[in-house]
Amino acid sequence: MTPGRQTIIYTLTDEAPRLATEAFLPVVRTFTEAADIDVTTSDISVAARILAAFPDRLTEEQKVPDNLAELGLMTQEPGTNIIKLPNISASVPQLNTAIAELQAKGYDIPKYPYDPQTPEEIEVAERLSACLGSAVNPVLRQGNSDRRAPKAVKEYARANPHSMGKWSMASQTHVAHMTHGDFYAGEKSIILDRACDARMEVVTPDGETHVLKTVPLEAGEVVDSMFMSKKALLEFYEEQLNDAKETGVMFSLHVKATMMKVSHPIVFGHAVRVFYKEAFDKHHDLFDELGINVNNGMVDLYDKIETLPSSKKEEIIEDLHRCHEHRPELAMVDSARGITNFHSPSDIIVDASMPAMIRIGGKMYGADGRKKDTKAVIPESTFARIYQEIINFCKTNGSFDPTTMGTVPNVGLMAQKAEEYGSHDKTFEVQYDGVANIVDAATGEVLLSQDVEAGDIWRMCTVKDAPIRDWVKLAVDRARASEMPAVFWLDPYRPHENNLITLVRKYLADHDTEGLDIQIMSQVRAMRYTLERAWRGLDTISVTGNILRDYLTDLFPILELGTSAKMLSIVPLMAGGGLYETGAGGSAPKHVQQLVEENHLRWDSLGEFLALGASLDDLGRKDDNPKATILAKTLDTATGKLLENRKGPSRVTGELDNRGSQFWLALYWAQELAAQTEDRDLAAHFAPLAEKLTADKDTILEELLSVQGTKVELGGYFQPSVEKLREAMRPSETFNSALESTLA
Ligand SMILES: NC(=O)C1=CN([C@@H]2O[C@H](COP(=O)(O)OP(=O)(O)OC[C@H]3O[C@@H](n4cnc5c(N)ncnc54)[C@H](OP(=O)(O)O)[C@@H]3O)[C@@H](O)[C@H]2O)C=CC1
Ligand SMILES: O=C(O)CCC(=O)C(=O)O
Ligand SMILES: [Mg+2]
Repeated sequence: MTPGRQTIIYTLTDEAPRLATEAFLPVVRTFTEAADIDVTTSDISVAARILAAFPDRLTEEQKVPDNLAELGLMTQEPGTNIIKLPNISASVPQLNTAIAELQAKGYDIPKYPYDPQTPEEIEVAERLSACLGSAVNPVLRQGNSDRRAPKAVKEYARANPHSMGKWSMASQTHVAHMTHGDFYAGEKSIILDRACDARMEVVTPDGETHVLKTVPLEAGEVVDSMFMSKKALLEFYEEQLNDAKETGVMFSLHVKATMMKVSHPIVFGHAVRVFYKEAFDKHHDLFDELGINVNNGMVDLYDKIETLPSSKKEEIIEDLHRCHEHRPELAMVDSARGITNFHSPSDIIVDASMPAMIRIGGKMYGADGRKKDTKAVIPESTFARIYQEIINFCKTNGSFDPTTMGTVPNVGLMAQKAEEYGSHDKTFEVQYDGVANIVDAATGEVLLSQDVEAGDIWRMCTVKDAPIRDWVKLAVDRARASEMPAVFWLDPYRPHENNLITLVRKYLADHDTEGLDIQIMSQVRAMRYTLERAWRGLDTISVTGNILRDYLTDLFPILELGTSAKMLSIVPLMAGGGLYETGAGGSAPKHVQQLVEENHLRWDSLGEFLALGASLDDLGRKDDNPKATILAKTLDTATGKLLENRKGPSRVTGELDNRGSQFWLALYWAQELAAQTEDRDLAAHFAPLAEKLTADKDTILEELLSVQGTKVELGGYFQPSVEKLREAMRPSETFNSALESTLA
């Protein structure tokens, strides 16, 4: 960072976005330098986060700073401007694979211990837990969420519709969720009338009190207590497995074990153990001895039985196969590679997996590679019902038509670890039958109380008052700016949301809502209302809590645009800065596979282009940097041109890929800058680049294309070699030198 200059902090993450950024950063720097903007990077990849957790085990050269903690602090400063790419929210198997790669590279990092017992193991588990699941986003998202399809993107999708599968009235596909004993069923909620330290404790029938945690809470915080009954969950799975078998549909499970990193692996593991009940009963002791934990997926079992003599291993595999005989067919994640829905919880992330199923007409792939109807099991009913509502709609009306359907932007409550997504440090697998209390530690007053049994999952979720006010304001601002109706998806029958309804009504009164159409509806009604409007080509803002923010910002973009990668995704930080996310999806592991095998990267950086535009616009407005404003405007036009001329990456090897698409962006951007008349210095500065890229277009595209079709070696998956990355992602010398000569 140079004093007196503005700075964009660009995150370096994992998988496909990490690859794309390697190519894109030199482009970004070439342009931002002309507006005196520094671009610094911050490596928050899962590998970097693991290394940052163990400075005491690393040599001086190996040590890395705790970038995430630093960025977290910076979100509290008004001048902060961060571009955040999707990162891996690691499951245990992913974490251990990353650690194995680091170990092989000479880093003394321990594996995640199964069942930690010794103080040393407990400490290792604690440090590594901080790298597990969704560990980055909740730290950086110190603001609420504004996700939408920019006009040009929506228009492009209307003119160039993606494929949609057909829905049939006869489809057997449906959502199965619990109807009792889940988090929704027994939820309790209060708006706290004081600040206090709240103790979570379980009191057993013999009067013993087991304290689980004490947390500070603020006055005005909405505090919920809810639990999922293990007994009810196991019964539910058994019923659903039998029903799927009888009715001949596949069985698929959809959870969010990355975000809900304590509760959903448990929910996932129970499904696997019920499915393979006989095999797990027979080999119970051996599985325990081996430390098999299918909360991490069947991959954990298959890995660990590798150490057994082959006859024992074969016996186990046969017993597992035998279970399949009386169970329904399992949906596959990758039928070509034999990977089932139970392989790893990080393969079945509900926000991406359900929309993919809905988009292709309510089908998932079977083991034979054919598309079939499925029972989509989403145990927790709170939000599962919205998916059944859209399934009902599609069965009645047919598939949505991307050429005519309206758009559904989202304003999501997210700041300061709001609601369920901030609850993992207050989520417990209960060890005793008893009463689970949340108690004001100072007075002993029981604030919320639940009857629980051993094995139940109990959690406290909270949302602070300031984020709720900010969310309501953001909703009003977006409704005003977009002239769209805004619907708060809040269910009065759910205690938490009923409390939110009270607060939303109260805070709406602080704003001028004259002429705005703002309504509050339960989730199922809101879904129906929004779908009916979208069907007729009408737009509706969804204003939701944190989980629906996540679900809807994949669901609607995938139907409207074919992917959530094309979303503008802004987090106006409550302290005044801006966090610009790139799209609403993840880090697309399949894309890396294709690059490594065929040197073609189908990742679309459009989300990154949009994020950069918003980031530059912010720098222009907030700190009076007119050059940044011109960069933002011209980037916006260049992005529009890129869409218009269909220069996005193709999925097919041998055609334009991510690198080629970035070249087109650079060309259009330089041309726009050279052509604008607001700032003659900028025009003169970029004219030679525009000329050079225009003249050398064919050479550059040929250089970029000629490398495709062969294998690429990146020197690592989680921690690729920087040199190899650069070599792979910047194969056009002509393009590279054009950028360099502009910077010089
Ligand atoms: N913001 C964040 O940090 C997020 C991180 N994640 C993490 O990402 C990983 C993968 O998550 P998963 O749920 O599988 O979802 P992804 O969103 O990564 O992938 C689903 C599919 O969406 C398509 N896709 C996504 N982004 C792009 C893009 N930029 N260009 C083109 N296509 C795109 C791809 O389809 P196709 O294969 O057909 O090309 C991809 O396979 C996990 O580790 C998860 O934890 C997930 C969500 C958000
Ligand atoms: O942090 C994560 O793991 C996922 C985030 C996500 O899916 C989202 O915000 O849409
Ligand atoms: Mg999501």
